[in-house]
Amino acid sequence: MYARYIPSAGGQKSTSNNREPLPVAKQSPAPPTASSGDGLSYSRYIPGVTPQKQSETPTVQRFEDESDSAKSKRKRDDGEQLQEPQDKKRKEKGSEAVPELPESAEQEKKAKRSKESEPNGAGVKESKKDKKEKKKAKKEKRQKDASDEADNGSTSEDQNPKQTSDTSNAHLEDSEMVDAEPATTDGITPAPQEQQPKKPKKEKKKKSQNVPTDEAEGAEEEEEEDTRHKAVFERLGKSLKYAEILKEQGIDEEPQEPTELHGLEPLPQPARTAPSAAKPTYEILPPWLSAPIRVSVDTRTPFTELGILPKAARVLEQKGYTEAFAVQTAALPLLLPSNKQQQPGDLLVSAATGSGKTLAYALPIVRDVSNSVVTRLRALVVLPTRELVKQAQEVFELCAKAYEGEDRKRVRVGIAIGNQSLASEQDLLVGRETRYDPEAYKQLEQEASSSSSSSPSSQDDLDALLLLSGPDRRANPRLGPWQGQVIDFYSKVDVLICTPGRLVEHLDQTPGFTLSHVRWLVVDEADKLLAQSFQGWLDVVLDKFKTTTSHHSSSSSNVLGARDFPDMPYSGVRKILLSATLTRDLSLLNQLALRSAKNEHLATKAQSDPSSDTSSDDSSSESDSSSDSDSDSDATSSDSDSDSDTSSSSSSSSRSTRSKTKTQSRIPSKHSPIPRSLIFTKSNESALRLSRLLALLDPSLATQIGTLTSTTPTSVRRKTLRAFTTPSSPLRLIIASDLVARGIDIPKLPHVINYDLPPSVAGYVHRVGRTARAGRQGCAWTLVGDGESGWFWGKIGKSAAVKRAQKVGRVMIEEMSEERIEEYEAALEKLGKEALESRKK
Ligand SMILES: Nc1ncnc2c1ncn2[C@@H]1O[C@H](COP(=O)(O)OP(=O)(O)OP(=O)(O)O)[C@@H](O)[C@H]1O
Repeated sequence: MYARYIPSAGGQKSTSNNREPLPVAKQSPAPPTASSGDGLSYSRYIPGVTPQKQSETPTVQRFEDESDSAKSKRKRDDGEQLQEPQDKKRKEKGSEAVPELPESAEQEKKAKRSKESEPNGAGVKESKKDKKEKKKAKKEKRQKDASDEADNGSTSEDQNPKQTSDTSNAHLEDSEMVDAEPATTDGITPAPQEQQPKKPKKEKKKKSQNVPTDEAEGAEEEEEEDTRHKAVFERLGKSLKYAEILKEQGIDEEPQEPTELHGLEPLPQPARTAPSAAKPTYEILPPWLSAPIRVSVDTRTPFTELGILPKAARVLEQKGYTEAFAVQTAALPLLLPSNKQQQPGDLLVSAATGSGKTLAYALPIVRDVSNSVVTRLRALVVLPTRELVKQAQEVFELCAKAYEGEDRKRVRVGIAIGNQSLASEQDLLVGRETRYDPEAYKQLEQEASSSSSSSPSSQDDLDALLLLSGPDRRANPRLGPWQGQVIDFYSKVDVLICTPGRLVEHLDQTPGFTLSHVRWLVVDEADKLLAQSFQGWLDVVLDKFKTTTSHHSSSSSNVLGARDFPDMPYSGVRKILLSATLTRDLSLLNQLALRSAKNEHLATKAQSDPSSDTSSDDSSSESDSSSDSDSDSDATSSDSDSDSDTSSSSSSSSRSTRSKTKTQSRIPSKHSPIPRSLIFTKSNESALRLSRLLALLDPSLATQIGTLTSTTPTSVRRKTLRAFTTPSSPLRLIIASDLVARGIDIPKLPHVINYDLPPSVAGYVHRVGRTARAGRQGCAWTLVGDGESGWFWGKIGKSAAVKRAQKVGRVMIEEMSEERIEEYEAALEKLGKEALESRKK
């Protein structure tokens, strides 16, 4: 900061000594007026400027400044040394250097501040009054000192360079306290530096550099100095006199600058707001997702109490559904129009495997659709596999039967799973009637030509247009083969249950297939259906929901209110999402644009259900590699289990883990009845190999083993599942891939065995959920290899994410006898040979 110091003419104090770091105690915190001796220069004093420590980055703090100024005044009263007039110039230029007070001065400053910091700045006003009185006495003293000094003909610098530096330091300090404007308000302020020629300054510099100098020169200079000082003090005297005159005349010599008091005023503060009573929330999920409706799994309610017609309840009872399960108790009132208070909205159901979710949505949908007179496609149910579609179809048929009769129509339920040709399926879903209507034909022709000419979206379209001789039947399939012949399409089903891939095919290729009247969309096993694209089915479907007119149906059929619910204050498509492992991934759920969604979450209490309730995002990590259109492909394990059948089988005897029961710790002997069990492997290939290995180990098992993979023909799958649930059937074991891990309902299945670990926690929940369904008991067994133990116990065995009735137990299977091991090795060898032979073929 000293580098900034530019001494004015006659500034003897600006020597090289200025660069010396000076003891702070020697600094003069006096305001500029003190050093100049000019009473008028008090008007330049800014209380809001703080003398601070000599720092490289000086700062200004208003409140400290005020006390500093008081301190400065005190020092002046003590008889402060005179400052050179040219310092005034420097002050006017303004310096950034603000030396800090010593610690003792700081303490005084604090004391002063507390004294002065009275309301309305009263303390300041008082100090200013004192200041004026003190000033007078000080002026007299200064005059005396100044004349003494002038008489001596030497500067204080010459006597004590250090002190001079101190003074100049004080100038720097003061310069921060000085207003930017020059002190010329009254036109009397002396400006000696302007009158001083520059030459003496240079000479002075030269002198300071070349000491000692010639004595004659020194005498000359002293003379000049004296003359200059005399001039200065003459002016000073005049100024003082003038000040006294002003005072006598009652003129305030120090005009008040209101801004100078600004530093004492309380700083403007933002308006205070009343403390909010609302508690902060850290929930990032929407309330409907974070605060679900929870229902105890033990809940049972008579169907009639939930708004189900007595006749319908009777039909259900005949089927064994005497009371509504918990999920049905919760969902039915939300979906039926019985609760008028309840604003209808979309519904997310997260409930345990085998808890009866299918009936929970089938009943209200069928009840709603049965109100209609004309058959239209009003409900769309999407499921990931053909088996699940068939299963849901049975439940819908039961409900259709329950709601048939009186003034209700028999609800027609159709399926689309791709187990037959597309044409056959089209015939089952969409009917057509032909009529002769030249006018309608003409209109359709115009519509077709305008739509086709406006958007030949691809080269194919273009080619097709060129080839077509007549009207564009692709643009509007309602144009009949003969002139004037119009085709009317109609839906043959009220409810369509389908796999997503097949649904997209129908939307693309089936004339007259429209979603224009759909008012229910069910996405069962939603986590799976949302996590994977399945030919982009969701986008296609949601796009159709947006349109009010159908491409393939007559405009007359698209009457306004096609999606209105007859007895509900709701218009649009109500969406129901269900899973035992429903995703909470908003990015997935948001795809569905849910409205006023409610989340029903079934709390699982202690019961005999080992499966359960993992509403976890892990569900999406289920690494199904399904790629075929109707998702009937297997999930392949993401687990890096590289054990061959040999190693995993041989080691399984000592590393099996079971949950639930403490029975069956021994491998059943050859002749004891095998308990019905569903065995999961990690892939199609594994399932086939294990089936064969067991048959080789014990040829009598061959008739008792069935295999279910995505390579199994659909008809065989169905036969196998049916046989498995038929008591008279010899089938005792099904060895399956993850094809049947989800949703498959095998009544009273006592055992599920994970021969290979499931691909994910969600995968585990769905697999073991094939047992202990509908409130029954069941056992889940998992064979865990050495390298798999950590994952299993961490993610599944001891994880709270999987809710179960009992803790998972650990069972050590007895070592196999030598004889058994030999048999096993022989079987493996044979299996290897068979595999080689089949590869050669
Ligand atoms: N109210 C009821 N009374 C008796 N049994 C019922 C009732 N509701 C459903 N069930 C039976 O419970 C079993 C499981 O039903 P469902 O298949 O709908 O379960 P889920 O919740 O869909 O299971 P998952 O998640 O595994 O698909 C079925 O056998 C079904 O017939």
